[in-house]
Amino acid sequence: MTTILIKNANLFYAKHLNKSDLLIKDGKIFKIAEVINEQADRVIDAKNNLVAPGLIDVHVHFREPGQVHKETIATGSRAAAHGGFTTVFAMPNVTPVPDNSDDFKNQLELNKQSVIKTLQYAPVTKEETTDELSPIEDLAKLGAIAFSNDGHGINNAKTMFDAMQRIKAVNSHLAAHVEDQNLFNKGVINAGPAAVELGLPAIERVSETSQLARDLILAKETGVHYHVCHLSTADGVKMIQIAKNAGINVTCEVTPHHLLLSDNNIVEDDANFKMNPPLRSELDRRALIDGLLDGTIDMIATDHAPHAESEKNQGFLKSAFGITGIETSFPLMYSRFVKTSLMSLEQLLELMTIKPAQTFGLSAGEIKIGANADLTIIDLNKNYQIKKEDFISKGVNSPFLGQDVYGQVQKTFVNGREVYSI
Ligand SMILES: NC(=O)N[C@@H](CC(=O)O)C(=O)O
Ligand SMILES: [Zn+2]
Ligand SMILES: [Zn+2]
Repeated sequence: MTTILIKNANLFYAKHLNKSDLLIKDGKIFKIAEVINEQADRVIDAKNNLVAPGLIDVHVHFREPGQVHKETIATGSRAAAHGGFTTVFAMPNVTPVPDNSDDFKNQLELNKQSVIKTLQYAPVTKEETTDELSPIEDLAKLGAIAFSNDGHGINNAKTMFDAMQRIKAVNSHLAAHVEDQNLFNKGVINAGPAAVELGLPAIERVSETSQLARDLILAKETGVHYHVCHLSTADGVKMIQIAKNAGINVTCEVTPHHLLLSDNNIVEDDANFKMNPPLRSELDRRALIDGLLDGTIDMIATDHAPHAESEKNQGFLKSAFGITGIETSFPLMYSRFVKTSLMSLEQLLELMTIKPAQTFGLSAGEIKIGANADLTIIDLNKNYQIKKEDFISKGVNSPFLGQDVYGQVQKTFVNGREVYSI
């Protein structure tokens, strides 16, 4: 029996912060009390730092197999632990796309290299780009956490309608990268003043909103749990609010970058600001913040999309879409939302633990007796600068480089096993 005693925690427990000690036995939370004086194999003084449930990110790209020069399951998961995360959902836009039982089983085998809990999305359609549905029933049985063609919209309404019915029948979830390929029009930046100024092909908001409107109607008809990836538009927020009020089974996520940046921040041709969906207008950004605060938006997800530096230093036209994000999500959200009193720390933690767990039916996201000891210790007072050299991820391209933040992860545990320590 291994026991770990964590003393002097500012513990997020039962949705409240309390000064507590915490005893872990055999990888599970065994006891929570104001003072615990039992013998333990290891005693950790949390020094009044935050002890939170391990954070959950339902949207990451780990690039293995196929593009391991960008990231591997090992580097991505270690980066996640550095960010305070203990559970992530990996997108299936790898090579090969795990769109059949053999490749999916192989993906699950590879995911065992993860130092945290890496759960796997299965693609909705073959190759993520065709209109032939994946063997949804087989992939669900093998353990797909949900289905997504992330990176690609599903353009054909009939394909989406059929997919929703089959995903509903196996009681799974459909996470949609909402993008009408025709309206996307090979753009690289939001349609707005920055696009005009830099003379770049633009992505219209309607590429997101028109497909979202269609999908909400299809979700209503099929009853499937429809989850919207990386919501980026004000109209999107409004539609989701209406859909929720109408009883449609819809949830959605927003990224830290869409909450904190708009195309106003793009002052030069710097692909650290290039991702899909693109940074939208200030008006969109404000609507996303309102949607997050009023509960229309259910959770924070990073869309951690690492690329090699050589794939990101070629300007907006030629660089890849996507930015690194899993190591900066908590400190950015804490610094810009909690320290500025836009929301409470409890609210932020809920958005990064309890809400994603509930939405996807995970038994995780809470520190309670008998739960797996997935947790992270964070020094909220530690002030530092976001620097390339501090990333564990192979992806170091971030629009937040040089920014000053609070909140440094000290240690992360998965099933009571230390997976990150400063
Ligand atoms: N977000 C991005 O800009 N890129 C993602 C794909 C995606 O999330 O749509 C990627 O895989 O690189
Ligand atoms: Zn996407
Ligand atoms: Zn993505």
